[in-house]
Amino acid sequence: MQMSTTLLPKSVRPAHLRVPGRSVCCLTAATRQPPARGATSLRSLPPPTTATAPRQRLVRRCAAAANDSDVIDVEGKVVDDRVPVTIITGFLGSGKTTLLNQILKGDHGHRIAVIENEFGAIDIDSDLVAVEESLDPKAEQIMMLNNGCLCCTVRDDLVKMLGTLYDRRSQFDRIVIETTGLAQPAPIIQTFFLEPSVSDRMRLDGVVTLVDAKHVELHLDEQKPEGVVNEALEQIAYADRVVLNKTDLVEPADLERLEERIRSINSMAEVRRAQRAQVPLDYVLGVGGFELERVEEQVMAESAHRHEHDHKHDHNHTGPDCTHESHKHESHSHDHEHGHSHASSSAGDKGTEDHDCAGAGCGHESHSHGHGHAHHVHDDAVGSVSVTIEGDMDLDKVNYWLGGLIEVQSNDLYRMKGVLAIKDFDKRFVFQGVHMLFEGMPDRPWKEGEKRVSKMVFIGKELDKALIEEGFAECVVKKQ
Ligand SMILES: Nc1nc2c(ncn2[C@@H]2O[C@H](COP(=O)(O)OP(=O)(O)OP(=O)(O)O)[C@@H](O)[C@H]2O)c(=O)[nH]1
Repeated sequence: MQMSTTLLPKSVRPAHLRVPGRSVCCLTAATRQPPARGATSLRSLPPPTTATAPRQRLVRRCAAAANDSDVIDVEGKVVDDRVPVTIITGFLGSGKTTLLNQILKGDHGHRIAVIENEFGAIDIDSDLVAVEESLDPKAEQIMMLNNGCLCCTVRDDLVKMLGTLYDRRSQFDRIVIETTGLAQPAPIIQTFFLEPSVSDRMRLDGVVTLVDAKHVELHLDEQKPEGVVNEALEQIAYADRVVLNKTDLVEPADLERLEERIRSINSMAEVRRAQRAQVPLDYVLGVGGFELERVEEQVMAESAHRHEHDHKHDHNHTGPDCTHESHKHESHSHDHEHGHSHASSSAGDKGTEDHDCAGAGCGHESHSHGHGHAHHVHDDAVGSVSVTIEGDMDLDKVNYWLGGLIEVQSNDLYRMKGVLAIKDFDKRFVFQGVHMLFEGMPDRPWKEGEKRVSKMVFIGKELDKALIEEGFAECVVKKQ
């Protein structure tokens, strides 16, 4: 069955799709309304059966990833020959440059161009010239410096730099961008989807976030004024891969706790411990973090991380001296049910630990004991919510619900990925999104006897897990 009546925009002509069957939906800034927190709720939207407006809006705002010059391989498949780009982010002093140096010194044969983003009033063009002059023509790497902070100065700077770099395409085969420690990843990421001059020629391969094991908690715990972003939190939330660096400076127990906290913020990212940012090259390059083709493995990996976590926590806290340090998760009063897990969801592993703090002396500070009673040790408003449900989904309802969710919570919805079982479709549908950017396509066929299960993972700020669960459940086709 064709997907043209579904999440795919009708306006996308197949000949223009970069990958057959793929669509890119872009809810542009011009049409974007800032979410009215609290006032706007998905519940308050008209019921899906009576309103198709959100879906239509989704479709109308879709932009094709059109490129007439797509390369076709011998089997007739479209080859993605765009330059892969890796973003290295992480708080000040976390080890970004150390990682970059590792990459550049590595004996891997990749020719890597680097965009290093530093503060300071350096003129881009003259700096480029200076760099060019210093380049050995046979050198494998090109170093460019930018002025200003990528996330604060307009994206135009980055677009311009990428364009200039692209003119020397023959000199390199991938790009690495090192952001400043205070950069927010979102505008940089979005540049690769929103700017046609960039998205036609370059693809975002992955976001690698360096975490300073010694100091990260200080940064994560820092209370920011209303509306001010906690960069350390966001950098973890957007990551495809996390390098938990400087492990030599902390105790093993600290690392356990840190890993759990990182996973509670971002349950989809892989986390690897390191000293001096020493990680295998393929951990940071060739990640495919934004490839629809890899959504399934990433979504399933999320489950594996969660099960691993649940397994670790499958024990009791009954002793009077229980002071289990490693459970210091932020808890939302609405979703933290202690002592049982919800069968179909997790919220950054917050509130799903299957254990019991029955002892009077249990020093477990961060769990709420019963409804509405929460001990806030961390205030990681940023976290992950995953929902899994068996049975077929009603496509119209999914369109309506997801469209509404993206529209209402786009600012707070950082990344999302999912695999869906759509009624009457023999193929799975995979999608991924960043804020209001949304892209999806039919994936492989469901196998004979395979359970038709849909799963979505959302990473964002103050996500309402109960509301997401409820909306997702309402999309399931009701048995007659
Ligand atoms: N002890 C220890 N020091 C490290 C490790 N990794 C990096 N460093 C040191 O930490 C300092 C900061 O590392 P950088 O790589 O410059 O960090 P950065 O994130 O690029 O820093 P900014 O550019 O200031 O944001 C340097 O002195 C590094 O040598 C590590 O695993 N352990």
